[in-house]
Amino acid sequence: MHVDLGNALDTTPGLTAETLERLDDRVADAHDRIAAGMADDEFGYAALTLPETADPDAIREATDRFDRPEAVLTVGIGGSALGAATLANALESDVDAYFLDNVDPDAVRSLLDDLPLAETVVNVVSKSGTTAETLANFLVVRETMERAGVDWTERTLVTTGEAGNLRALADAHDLPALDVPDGVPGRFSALSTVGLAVPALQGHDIEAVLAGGRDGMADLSGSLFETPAYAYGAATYALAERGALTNAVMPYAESLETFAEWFAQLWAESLGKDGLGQTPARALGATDQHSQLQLYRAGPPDKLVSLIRPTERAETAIPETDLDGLAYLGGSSLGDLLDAEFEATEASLAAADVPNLRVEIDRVDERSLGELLYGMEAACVLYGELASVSTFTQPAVEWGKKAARGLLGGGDFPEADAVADKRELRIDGS
Ligand SMILES: O=P(O)(O)OC[C@H]1O[C@](O)(CO)[C@@H](O)[C@@H]1O
Repeated sequence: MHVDLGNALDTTPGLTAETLERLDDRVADAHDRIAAGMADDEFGYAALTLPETADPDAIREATDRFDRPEAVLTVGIGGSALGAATLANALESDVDAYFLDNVDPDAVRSLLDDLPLAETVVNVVSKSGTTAETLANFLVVRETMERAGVDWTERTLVTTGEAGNLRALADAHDLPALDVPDGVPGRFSALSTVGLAVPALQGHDIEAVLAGGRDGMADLSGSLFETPAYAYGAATYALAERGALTNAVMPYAESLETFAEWFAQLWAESLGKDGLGQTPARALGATDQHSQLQLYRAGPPDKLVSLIRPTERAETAIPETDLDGLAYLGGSSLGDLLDAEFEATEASLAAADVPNLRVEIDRVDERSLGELLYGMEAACVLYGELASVSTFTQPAVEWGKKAARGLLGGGDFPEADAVADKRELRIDGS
């Protein structure tokens, strides 16, 4: 992973070389804290040792029982789905990967109607084992398989914590079960059983993913000038301190679109604390040059743009053409066009004084993806240290869970009562 901070210098908001030099002293202290937490396997910091502590053999032992399925259906939500989805949607495989990470009845029914259930592995993932969406979806999937005459106990892999509903289910039915790593919040678990079972089932090189994570781990140092992940974390923090409260993450590769969704949870759930944080906006290059770029360039000076790309791409030539004004495209390639648009967007933001950071990976393969995931996790941890927030908890998400549970009769929660007190000012359509 390579990071270029050049287009965040003297922008609005912006950094200076002096800012970064001063910040580097705080980065050194933050790194010492991070390194100590890693060494002591402390809650949260343990995530940054996963490239060394994850056990690919245990993952393969569980997944090899399912002989080359046609499809893998992951039932999970948030960090229990997004890491695996990032890898599955970035890498090509003849084993299709699907994700049920919402409880939209139309979407669930439509997917289940299309799946070859007898040739599908159901990968149900929940660290807590109590997440309503995941357990509700699993119950629907299980009933659908039963009605189709498919023995769900032969098609189900469980990844969960030491106790809870899914652990009990796995024990009761002798299901293959993987352990969610201790001390790792879900959004930091991509480089573990949680994120690697799907790519293993798809035939991808999960050892290479972990090797990429080790590449990122080896880069950790006491200076942002020697560690790309820390450069990104420190620059995004310092820009937020100066008013860049939105971070528009804009990968110039369709294969990295889900990565932006994974990043959004990592960034928002880790850093949105005590009135602080930086809103991750998901964008895609070049598509959003014809959409959100107008706001990024000419809207309020309250954001930065993270431009992400692989430096090696597959090539698709653009045929010669005599179309009026488009002859210049002929003989070029789609990759050349996409890279030209990346660099043009980067320059257009700089010309408008909008801070933008360049993040590059060598190519979209297992090792580079492992390094990118690890790098952004380390960047997030560093940002949290600099901002002095509780990076590894997510208390604010619990209120809504209790309200929804109370509305469904799952307990007596004052949060559910508050729903009834909703203020109304309706304007009804015809
Ligand atoms: O793996 P679990 O326990 O089902 O949690 C799923 C997701 O829900 C959250 O706990 C938030 O509610 C996320 O942090 C987590 O990734």
